[in-house]
Parts: sequence; structure tokens; C-alpha cells
Amino acid sequence: MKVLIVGSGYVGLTTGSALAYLGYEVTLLDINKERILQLRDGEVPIHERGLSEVIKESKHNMKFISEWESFDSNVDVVIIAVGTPNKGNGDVDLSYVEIVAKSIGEKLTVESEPIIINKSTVPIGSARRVKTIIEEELKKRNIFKSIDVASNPEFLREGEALFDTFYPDRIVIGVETEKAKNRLLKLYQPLLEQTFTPPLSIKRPEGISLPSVITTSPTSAELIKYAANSFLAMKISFINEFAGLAELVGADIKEVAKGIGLDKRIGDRFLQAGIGWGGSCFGKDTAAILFTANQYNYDMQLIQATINTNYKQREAIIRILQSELKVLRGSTIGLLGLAFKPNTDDLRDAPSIDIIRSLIELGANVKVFDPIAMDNCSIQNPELNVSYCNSADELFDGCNGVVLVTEWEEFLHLPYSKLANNMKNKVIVDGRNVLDKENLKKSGIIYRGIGRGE
Ligand SMILES: NC(=O)c1ccc[n+]([C@@H]2O[C@H](COP(=O)([O-])OP(=O)(O)OC[C@H]3O[C@@H](n4cnc5c(N)ncnc54)[C@H](O)[C@@H]3O)[C@@H](O)[C@H]2O)c1
Ligand SMILES: O=c1ccn([C@@H]2O[C@H](COP(=O)(O)OP(=O)(O)O[C@H]3O[C@H](CO)[C@@H](O)[C@H](O)[C@H]3O)[C@@H](O)[C@H]2O)c(=O)[nH]1
Repeated sequence: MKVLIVGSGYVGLTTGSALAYLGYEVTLLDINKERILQLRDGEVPIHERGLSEVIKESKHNMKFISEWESFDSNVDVVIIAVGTPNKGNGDVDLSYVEIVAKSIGEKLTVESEPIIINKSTVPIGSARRVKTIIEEELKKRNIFKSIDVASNPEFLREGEALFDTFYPDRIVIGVETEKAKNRLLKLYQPLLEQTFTPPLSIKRPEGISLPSVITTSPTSAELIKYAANSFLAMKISFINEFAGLAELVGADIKEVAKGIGLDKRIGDRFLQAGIGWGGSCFGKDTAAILFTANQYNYDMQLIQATINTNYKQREAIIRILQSELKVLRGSTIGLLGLAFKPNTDDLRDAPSIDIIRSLIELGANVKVFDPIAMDNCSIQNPELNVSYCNSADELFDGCNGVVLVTEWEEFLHLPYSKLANNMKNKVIVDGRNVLDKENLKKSGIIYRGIGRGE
């Protein structure tokens, strides 16, 4: 099967590499010429576990292009995986998807029979919009045919993108015809039956169940994606709201999360209280679903509260520092971690950036250290007046307070009591509730977690 993937970011590149690994002939098209040149040179432009290895093993099945001129119109499947950013008011900027649809319409011929798969997260009705744009372009060249556009939302997590692609919980197929349904089932057959030899870098976990397939309408598929992200975001905001109360009444939110998570109806995942969620999806997608609801004059208070609670968590870090240090002006605060979660270099909607801005506004000097995301931070936020450190030692030196923002594995095992000896005040704020509170306290550190009853 020949597959064209449009957009070579987290979703496109991961999906393309996995499909090439499974033996498909994959072409990745991205308008970012620099990215395409990097990929041709064997460089992987994003940080994802196992991605370089899988691309290396599959490169004989992969082609990278930046122009539609090189488009093979005999392709079986075209996957749209371009960005769908927020316009700032919650509305989704669909222009990247629309431009791609137009290009597809300009390039298809009378003979071409591809199924168009929309993997980008898009508002309700976008599959129909893409179909209309393509068919109108075709009509301009006197080609009158119906094009199948499927909605096939993506559920991968950054940092575990390849793992989630090879071993998904479910595959959602939103289609209007049998032809489209069968083409998608054929495409995903190796994953559905797990017939492939797992890549060495992304091992198949023992006892993993086969993915379920949900075949539904494009509209339901589009809503499934928003509902999934809203639910996960809500779960985190729920535990964070209780963390605030736990702090006041003297309870430990970690114990509370354990106590409720053992109930199978609730489940223990996504109950980690802390600074709250960030990243490219939860903020954008919860805002988008509120925007859609608004268009129908429908009030989604739970989603609004989910968002409000989340952004309050970032301010809570400042309140904790103020309560321990009193005056932040002139103090030095270190941030351990910048990425919105470990194992990624992504800084989209990262809590770290808001925290840095607030600290600077309050007159603090800010030092930061992140194993992977510092280059992205300095390129994307050149205006941020922070000192980039090369190690945890350098970060702690002279600080009045240190905030653990991203729970990178290496931060879990730092020699905190030794590092704290070089701080002016031994205040450590554990923004992810991952450190050993009793041990830290024993060594004279003032430990503050989120909702840990101190
Ligand atoms: N990142 C995630 O974890 C994730 C997970 C599930 C779904 N999604 C959704 O998938 C979509 C893509 O997200 P992403 O994180 O991979 O984005 P990204 O920004 O990492 O990548 C998008 C890529 O598309 C390219 N592009 C834009 N316009 C193009 C065009 N006309 N032709 C060719 N290439 C073009 C860009 O240059 C960029 O490389 C979004 O809708 C997002 O909401 C993302
Ligand atoms: O208990 C938890 C779990 C997560 N987080 C935070 O939540 C954010 C998102 O984490 P995660 O969901 O692991 O990362 P993403 O890569 O943003 O993945 C989400 O967003 C993607 C884009 O739509 C979806 O495809 C995934 O299914 C969905 O999990 C991060 O800031 C985490 O630190 C918490 O604060 N507490």
C-alpha cells in the first residue's frame, strides 16, 4: 500500500515511521523545507523515544518531500496530519487542513482512488469540509467524482508516541462508505492483529490486549477525540481541586488519589496532582470544544471549570514560594525542568513558561535546567530573561527556592540534600509530587508539594 502523509510533526512523523516499519511505501510531505532536509540527512527533528531507531530501520520505505510536484497520484491513502492551532478565542484555525485539501484536489487525477484520512484534531464537520474542498477543486478540472474522507483521530501521547502507535488501545474509524472502512481496516491490519515483529526500541508489553476498533460516523469520530482529551484533562483538574482542599485540611492528596484510584470504576491513571496539564492538546482542545458548544448556545460548565482549575495550579506555585520566602523581588528561583512533561522537548502551553513570566514580573531572578528542552526554550522565547544552566549543581547554586516542574527520571534521583547545601534558603517546591518528602525534610530541606498537607 502506498501512503502519503501530509505534515511531518509529532503525529505525521510518528505515524509515517510506524507505517514504513510495517512495510508500507510511505511518503512524508512537509512544507517545512528545513525539516525535510534534516529527515533526508537522517536527522530526527523531534525528541521521541525510539523514533531514530525505527526511522533508521525503515528508511528504505520512506521518502521525504516538500513540494506537491513530487506527489504520486496513485497513492492508496493520504493522511492529513498538519497542525490545527487555536485562533486565540478557542476557535480552531483550520486553514492548514484546508490548504492541504485544496492541494489534494489539485493533484488527484481521474484514475486516482485514494482514501483521505484526517488525523489532525479538527472541529465537528471538518471531514465534510475537506471532502467539499477536494471535490470542488476536481470539478474545476472537469473531474466529477466522490472522494472518501475518513476521520481517524490520533490518541498518541508525546514522549510515548511510537509506543502508542504500535500498541493503541483503540482505533477509531469515522467513515461514510464501506470502501473507506475496508481501506482503513487494511491499513491498520498489522496493528489490529499485532502480526509484526516489534521494533527493538519499542518492545511489545507482555499480555497486552489487541486494540479495539470503533467504526462510526466522521462526526462521532471527531467528537470522540475532543471528549477523550476533555475527560483526561478533567480528571487531572479534579484531583488538583481536591489537592487544594487536602492542603487546607491537612490530608495528603497522594494517599487520596491511591484510595480512589483503586476503585476500578475510577482507575488510578491521570490522578497525579501537581502543576497541572500543559502541552499542545489539552488546552487547545478543551478551548475548542467550548467554542463549538457556544456556537450551539450550549453551556459546558464542567469543561470551563476544568480549564480554570488547571491554570490556577500555575499560580499556586508562586503563592507557595511567596509563603515560604515572603519577598520574591531580588530572590533567585531555579526551575528543574521546562518541558510540559518528561521525555519530550515540546514547550507548547508548558506551565514552566507561565511560571517564569510570573516570577520575572515579581522581580525574581530565574535559573532553569532541562535535559532536552532548553534549546527550544531559548529559540521560541528569546525575550525570556533567564539563566540556562548546564547541570542541577549549577541550578541549585545560590538559589532561594527551587521548583521541580518536569518529573524527568534523572530529577527523581538527584542528591537533593547535597544540592540544597549550596542554596541560600533550602526551599524545594515539588510541583509534581514525586520526591521523597520525609527524606528531604530529614536533611533540613523545607519541602512543599501540591496538596500534601504541609
Ligand atoms: N502532538 C500530539 O501529541 C498530538 C496527538 C494527537 C493529535 N494531535 C493533532 O494532530 C495534529 C498535528 O499535531 P502535531 O503535534 O503533529 O503538529 P506539529 O506542529 O508537530 O506538526 C505539523 C506539521 O505540519 C506541517 N504543515 C503545515 N502545513 C502544511 C502543509 N500545507 N503541507 C504540508 N505540511 C504542512 C508543519 O510544517 C509541521 O511540520 C494537530 O491537529 C494536533 O491537534 C497531536
Ligand atoms: O496524572 C496526570 C497526568 C498528566 N498530567 C499532565 O498532563 C499533561 C498531558 O499529559 P499526557 O496526556 O501524558 O501528554 P500529551 O502528549 O499531551 O497527550 C494527550 O494529548 C494528546 C493530544 O491530543 C492525546 O493524543 C493523548 O491521548 C493525551 O494523553 C502533561 O502536562 C502532564 O504533566 C498531570 O498533571 N497529571
